[in-house]
Amino acid sequence: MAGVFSYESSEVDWCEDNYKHSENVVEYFNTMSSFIFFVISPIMLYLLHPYAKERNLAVHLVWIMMVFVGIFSMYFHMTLSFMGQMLDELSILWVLAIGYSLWFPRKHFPSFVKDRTSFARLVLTITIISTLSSFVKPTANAYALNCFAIHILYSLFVELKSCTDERVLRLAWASIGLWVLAISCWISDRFGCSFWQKLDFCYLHGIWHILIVMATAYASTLIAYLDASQEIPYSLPDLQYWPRNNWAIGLPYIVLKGTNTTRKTC
Ligand SMILES: CCCCCCCC/C=C\CCCCCCCC(=O)N[C@@H](CO)[C@H](O)/C=C/CCCCCCCCCCCCC
Ligand SMILES: [Ca+2]
Ligand SMILES: [Zn+2]
Repeated sequence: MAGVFSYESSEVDWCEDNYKHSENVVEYFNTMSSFIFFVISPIMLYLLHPYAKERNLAVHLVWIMMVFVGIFSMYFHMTLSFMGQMLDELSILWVLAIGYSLWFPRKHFPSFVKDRTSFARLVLTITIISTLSSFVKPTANAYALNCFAIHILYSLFVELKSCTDERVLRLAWASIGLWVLAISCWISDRFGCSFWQKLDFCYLHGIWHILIVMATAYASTLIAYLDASQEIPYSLPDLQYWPRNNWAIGLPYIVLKGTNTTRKTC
């Protein structure tokens, strides 16, 4: 049992050289880059609070769980232990489960599901089964998790096919662009390590951490905005960027322009 906590007990080892900067931290840059989770999560919790208050406070679970993903990611890269790998991957699975339960469009629910509560129960059941199955072939977990991004991309494509709103489309393209950059780094670190070692640049997995957190901030805000437009249209949701709306780079969030003024009564 103690073996699962041992350093390097995971079968996964990223391109970064082990113990290069510290004898206690296996992958130093990969560990430190996970700090981005602790920077972005509190900001997103703060920015999404008005939307969460109006829609459902459970929305906050997404970014609260992202803090745990950050903790487990740090622990995993610090030790490369089997326990670290499983905690890292299972926390991502549970963030996805929360996201699907909250935001998967009602109109695409399977016909036997009558409301969002039943849908959330179905997601919970599938997630518990997936959690148990993840121990069968742990090296396959990361690939399975990455497939969810493909499904999210497909769902966004279906939702935005007929959208002409410039701000929404801009956010969609930014989310997709960030994800493409992120997954290119992840794949390149996984499969192109000998090439990157020749260039003495083995930091792509750390860069992936930064890009995937940004992609999650962008894509989850877009999905939450589409959800708000359908579920709480009376609150007149709109998109803005923090810290300045007119800056090219910023964190997207939802403002509710109609709360308390135009709320429907029936
Ligand atoms: C209608 C559905 C709405 C769901 C929205 C919720 C989206 C957020 C989901 C997940 C958060 C991703 C957190 C990534 C943490 C990375 C930690 C890490 O690096 N782990 C690696 C090991 O250190 C491991 O190998 C990585 C495994 C793969 C993770 C795949 C995550 C899927 C990301 C989905 C992002 C959405 C982007 C959408 C693009 C338009
Ligand atoms: Ca390594
Ligand atoms: Zn990682």
